[in-house]
Amino acid sequence: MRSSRVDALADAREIEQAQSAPALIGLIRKQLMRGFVWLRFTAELEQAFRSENDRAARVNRIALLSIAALVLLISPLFDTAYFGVPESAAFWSRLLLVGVLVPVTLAAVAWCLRRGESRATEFVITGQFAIVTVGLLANHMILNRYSADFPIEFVGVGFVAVVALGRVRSWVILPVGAALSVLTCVTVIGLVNSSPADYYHLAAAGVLALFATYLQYASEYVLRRSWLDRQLLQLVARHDGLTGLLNRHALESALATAHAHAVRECNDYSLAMIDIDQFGAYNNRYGHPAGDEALRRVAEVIEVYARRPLDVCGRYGGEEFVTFWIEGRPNEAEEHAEALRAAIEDAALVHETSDVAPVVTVSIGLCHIEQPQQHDSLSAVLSCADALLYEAKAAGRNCVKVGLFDRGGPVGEKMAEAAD
Ligand SMILES: Nc1nc2c(ncn2[C@@H]2O[C@H](COP(=O)(O)OP(=O)(O)OP(=O)(O)O)[C@@H](O)[C@H]2O)c(=O)[nH]1
Repeated sequence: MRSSRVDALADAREIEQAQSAPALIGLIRKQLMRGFVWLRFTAELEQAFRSENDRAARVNRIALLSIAALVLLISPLFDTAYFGVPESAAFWSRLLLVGVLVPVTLAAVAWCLRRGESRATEFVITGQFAIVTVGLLANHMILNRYSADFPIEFVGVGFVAVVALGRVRSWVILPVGAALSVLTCVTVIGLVNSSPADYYHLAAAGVLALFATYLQYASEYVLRRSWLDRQLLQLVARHDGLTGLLNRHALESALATAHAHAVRECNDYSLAMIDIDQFGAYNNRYGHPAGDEALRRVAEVIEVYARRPLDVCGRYGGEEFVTFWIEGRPNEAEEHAEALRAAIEDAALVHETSDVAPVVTVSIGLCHIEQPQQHDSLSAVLSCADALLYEAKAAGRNCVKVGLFDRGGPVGEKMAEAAD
């Protein structure tokens, strides 16, 4: 079973992949500024939040419903033992509790076990809550005919449990909770032989219900706020502020994970080092702000070419980028790198002072490794791609140089020795 931390990281990566980091950062910032008084985010964030948090909610719900079923099952014993309810009344009470409310609660447990989190699950929980509340009120009426101080707080405690532990989102629970509170008052005041003590118990139940509703609202708000803060922090810490690609630190760890995965699965992969040609001259001609914009545009194209699930790309530093591609078929990465180089040229960012072309171009060093082994280090593959990038620069720039990772070569040999 995956740990919740691994799940959370996988979710974070899924969100990152679904949208570019700058777009997501903007979305989260906007949400933080707008607030979320109705406990709802915009659709994309809401979906991501739920997929991460509903696992915990599901466990809570199942625990809560199981406890509720147990309490309903054993409560008739106390009814007769402590409230002196005669057998004839106890029969109807038991029939209601054990014959109706326990099966309804167990059915809700079964639903939560079999079905994942969804709106339907929230409605099922709310429905179960409503049925049990009405059932408990009916039970209260039956027993109060024989015992004047049978406590109504039981209903209030049930409310606390469902709202606070069941994590039913407030918009569903509020109308149902309000209706059930009114019903409780009507039942106690209108139908039961009311006494001052009944009003006291009713007030206690009402305070519990209010307390529970506020607790649910506050805890849900804090949970959502801290989730937004955490997502924002992760995104900002992992991404380059200018291009939105993974920054050097995050890139290195993503590459290490991708390399380890490729070694484990015996997947061939290719690593490309991409460098913008004569970018110093670009800055000198058009200024640094224009240089920044060019970097952003190049990064956008690189990202488009690294969208498959196991692809990785990031800003290595300055005007250098790295991409990692798992090889699906022979020469695929070479074609991919060539297409990427052509796409950047086709973006037609004018570069009048370049000796290579009248537009911004890139040189690419692509190192391909077949069946990576434990002793093949990632840094050796990176050095191989770097050496090929220098070859591409020496060959006149705006081209792709491809090489096979050579385990016997100077870099590969040294690394293999170090690993031994
Ligand atoms: N605008 C801008 N420029 C950057 C950034 N990071 C690095 N650079 C510039 O990138 C340029 C890199 O120059 P060089 O390493 O000499 O390489 P080059 O001019 O691209 O030449 P070749 O790589 O040999 O084709 C420098 O002028 C840096 O100032 C950045 O974030 N923004």
